[in-house]
Amino acid sequence: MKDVIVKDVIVVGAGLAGLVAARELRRAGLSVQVIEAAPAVGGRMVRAPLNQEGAGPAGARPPAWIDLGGQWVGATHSRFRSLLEAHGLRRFPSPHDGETVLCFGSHRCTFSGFFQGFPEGQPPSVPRADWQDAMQALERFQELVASLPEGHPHHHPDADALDRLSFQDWIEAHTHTPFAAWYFAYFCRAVGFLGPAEPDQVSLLHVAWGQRTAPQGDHPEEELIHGGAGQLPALLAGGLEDALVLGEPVRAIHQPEGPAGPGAEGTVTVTTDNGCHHGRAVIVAMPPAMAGAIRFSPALPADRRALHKGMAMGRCTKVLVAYRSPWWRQAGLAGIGIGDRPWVELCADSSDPETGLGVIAAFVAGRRQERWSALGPEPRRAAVLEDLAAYFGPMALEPLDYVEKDWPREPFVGGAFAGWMPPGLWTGSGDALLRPHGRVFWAGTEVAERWPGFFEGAVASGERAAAEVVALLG
Ligand SMILES: Cc1cc2nc3c(=O)[nH]c(=O)nc-3n(C[C@H](O)[C@H](O)[C@H](O)COP(=O)(O)OP(=O)(O)OC[C@H]3O[C@@H](n4cnc5c(N)ncnc54)[C@H](O)[C@@H]3O)c2cc1C
Ligand SMILES: [Mg+2]
Repeated sequence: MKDVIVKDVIVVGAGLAGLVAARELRRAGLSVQVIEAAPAVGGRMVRAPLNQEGAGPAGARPPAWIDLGGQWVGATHSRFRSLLEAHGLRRFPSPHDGETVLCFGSHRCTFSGFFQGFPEGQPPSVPRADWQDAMQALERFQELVASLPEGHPHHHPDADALDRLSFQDWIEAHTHTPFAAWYFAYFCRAVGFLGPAEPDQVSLLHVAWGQRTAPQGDHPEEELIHGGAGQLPALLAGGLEDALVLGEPVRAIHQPEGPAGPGAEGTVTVTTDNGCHHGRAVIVAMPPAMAGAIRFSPALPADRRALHKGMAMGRCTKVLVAYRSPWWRQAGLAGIGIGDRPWVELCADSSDPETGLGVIAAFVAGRRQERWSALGPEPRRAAVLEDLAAYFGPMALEPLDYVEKDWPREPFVGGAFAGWMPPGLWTGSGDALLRPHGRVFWAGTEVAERWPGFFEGAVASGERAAAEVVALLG
């Protein structure tokens, strides 16, 4: 057992939110101990080098990195952009010159536009009635989105009614064609912070609020980062040294009973398999689903427990497929594929121009992911490459490297991209997202009021929790 050292604040979880919280606390002059379960910092931000064997003469190319977790930066993600700039990380525009491919049933077309809920540019050449059906429903959806607040939505006058329904209920009531129904289901499975979730599993209130507070219209996928977003956590952790413990899952958090107001006595004990850490306050910076594995005493209130049990993590595997070059551009394609393919409903060109390589990021999500992850490695690879070939052509079948990151199997993250609310959870437990439990405060992208599920939300949540602790400890 370790000696008893009392820090001002214990931060549990060294993902983006926890690392930002630690930085803010240290800036405020408080001592910090960060405890991370995994062997490395970063959580959902992690990069890996591509295998470039066969890409040309060894040493002729710079190392090329791919992000196994989050990668895109949004036009309005100002906190996250400042963080990148402060650490000297350079951005570049997400490549999208050329036509998007849409596959729907046996129909394949290319078009100079894009849609992820909200269409931009030219529409695809699907039957006019199908597109009109989707666009009419989209108008109703946009009205619903506009009626919601940007902050947490559960006190809105319509919250109860909207939270009782699933997104599938809404889709069935507002669309008439299979294309329009898929248009919204794809949106639910593919878009940012929504989980991804299957439409019959997620609350209508959650989906609509998601678009209110993390709007696709703000272009959250506008830019990428040279060398990968996954570089940032190690840079943020620089200087923590002894104040960072890796590979130690926190099992329990115990605090004295009674009020936690300024001047109140007592330390909080945070227990791992290797011993105890003591602090005057604690920030738990992880998805609610992961906080559910920690034992709290005194016990958490029922609404917070329900959040830990009920806020599911998205079922999504990210697959990175690398090629010697972005060959699809020669065919006038943007490297963006959307469609009701068996496995990959969305994939996008993620090539860093400084490497010369072509990289497609593909996502297998929802029930597709459950079926696909049960296959062996070879059938999984073949299935994804076949879908990429359907979008872009047979050259997709011969990659230089193929990498999967099965986030639902990660024991301390539990899924990708983020947590989502089934019907009833917002209105039953929404207040518990941000309400401190005595001296325990909550961070992590899931609790953010703006850009939840994104890097930006994680940064904001870390800053917020740190400010709450500074106010408590003065
Ligand atoms: C595949 C994928 C793609 C994404 N794409 C994008 C994107 O393009 N743009 C974007 O903005 N966002 C994207 N995101 C979301 C973004 O990565 C997250 O919002 C953000 O990284 C979350 O940071 P966090 O600190 O809130 O949580 P996490 O990164 O999950 O950090 C929580 C940390 O807590 C640790 N932990 C868990 N349990 C314990 C315990 N008991 N004790 C100690 N430590 C524990 C975990 O190991 C982890 O390190 C993506 C995410 C994924 C997975
Ligand atoms: Mg964190």
